Amino acid sequence: MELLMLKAIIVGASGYTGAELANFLVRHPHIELAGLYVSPGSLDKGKKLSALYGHLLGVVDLPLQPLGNADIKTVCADIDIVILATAHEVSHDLVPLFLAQNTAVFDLSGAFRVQEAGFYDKFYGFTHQYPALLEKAVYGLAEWNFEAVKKTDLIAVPGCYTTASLTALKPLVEAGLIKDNTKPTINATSGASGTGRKASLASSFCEVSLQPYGVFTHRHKPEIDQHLGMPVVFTPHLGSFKRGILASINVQLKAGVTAQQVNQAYQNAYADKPLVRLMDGTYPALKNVVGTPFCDLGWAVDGEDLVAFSAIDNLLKGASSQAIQCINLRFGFAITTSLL
Ligand SMILES: NC(=O)C1=CN([C@@H]2O[C@H](COP(=O)(O)OP(=O)(O)OC[C@H]3O[C@@H](n4cnc5c(N)ncnc54)[C@H](OP(=O)(O)O)[C@@H]3O)[C@@H](O)[C@H]2O)C=CC1
Ligand SMILES: CC(=O)N[C@@H](CCC(=O)OP(=O)(O)O)C(=O)O
Repeated sequence: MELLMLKAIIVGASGYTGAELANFLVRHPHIELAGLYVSPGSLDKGKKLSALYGHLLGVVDLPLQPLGNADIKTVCADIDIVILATAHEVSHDLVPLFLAQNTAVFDLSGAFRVQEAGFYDKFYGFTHQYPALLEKAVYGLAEWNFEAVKKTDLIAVPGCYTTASLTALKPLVEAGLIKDNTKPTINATSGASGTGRKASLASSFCEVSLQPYGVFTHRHKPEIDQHLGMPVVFTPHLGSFKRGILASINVQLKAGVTAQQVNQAYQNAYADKPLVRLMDGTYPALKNVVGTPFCDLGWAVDGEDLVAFSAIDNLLKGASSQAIQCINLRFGFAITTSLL
């Protein structure tokens, strides 16, 4: 039987999430990786991706091509899928151009994730110019929004902290187990790859330590609130390791809720979801998820107190492998295709 082959391109392919996407797509049995793009002025244009990422030598040797806005029609000539692994402002401008070429767009940035008046002005520093597209965009939290993902051409792939947090909290909200008028408290630590590939003082080897940042102001707090349907307290931390996010989350349960009900809520949500692993009497560790597309969840209950732990690879389940899950859903492939 002839396989259905779709053609995909990656914009922002030289970045950390872009390179991971390329590595997944070359293994995908139904998708041809048809092009890798960077900015018109990129210092890496013309180089092979494998010249930047040695582990991709002989795996992805395609060149990084400069993408100007004027090139988009030509670039999209026979392309089905565009993945944007670009900064928020860049994605904001590119999404409408690619959608106009009838491609399905999977955007890893935050540019189309949150529908709330004034949100982009306050948290991203720009005024959103495409409210109609923002309204049409589907939030690609793959284990939850799978039906909507199947029906749209604009998927806003969730943020990394948000994926870790929502995956742990949504089953509890869904089952109505969280005490009224309380806020789950999320403390999450990310590896330095969360800041992207570009050099910056804050993420340089001698500067990175273990420190909170964005206290009460991080843009993922309103993203979590909106997609959870209740407010949280969220404190991100930057850690001195390369990859992974561990979120430790405190929740107050309604009076009388039992540990068994909590276990059941997690089972109901994820028993048939192969990329969320429920830990049995033990707790997640970054070493078990880094380099994998899994989210590992563990939890413990003590009276009305619940502590939940969620671990992901920020570049994979927190970005590129979740984008591949969304592509698989959108085009009817098995959810783990090219991921496991
Ligand atoms: N890192 C992470 O853990 C996560 C990242 N994300 C989001 O994913 C997106 C990508 O992140 P990440 O991979 O870390 O970023 P990087 O900074 O590592 O990569 C950004 C890429 O975009 C390219 N680029 C910049 N400007 C343009 C342009 N105008 N046109 C085309 N390409 C351009 C860069 O190449 P060049 O500058 O050479 O052109 C580079 O390839 C961001 O929106 C980020 O917020 C989401 C979840 C997790
Ligand atoms: C460690 C670190 O700096 N992490 C980034 C989040 C990663 C990211 O870029 O994700 P989004 O696209 O979801 O914003 C930050 O705190 O802004």
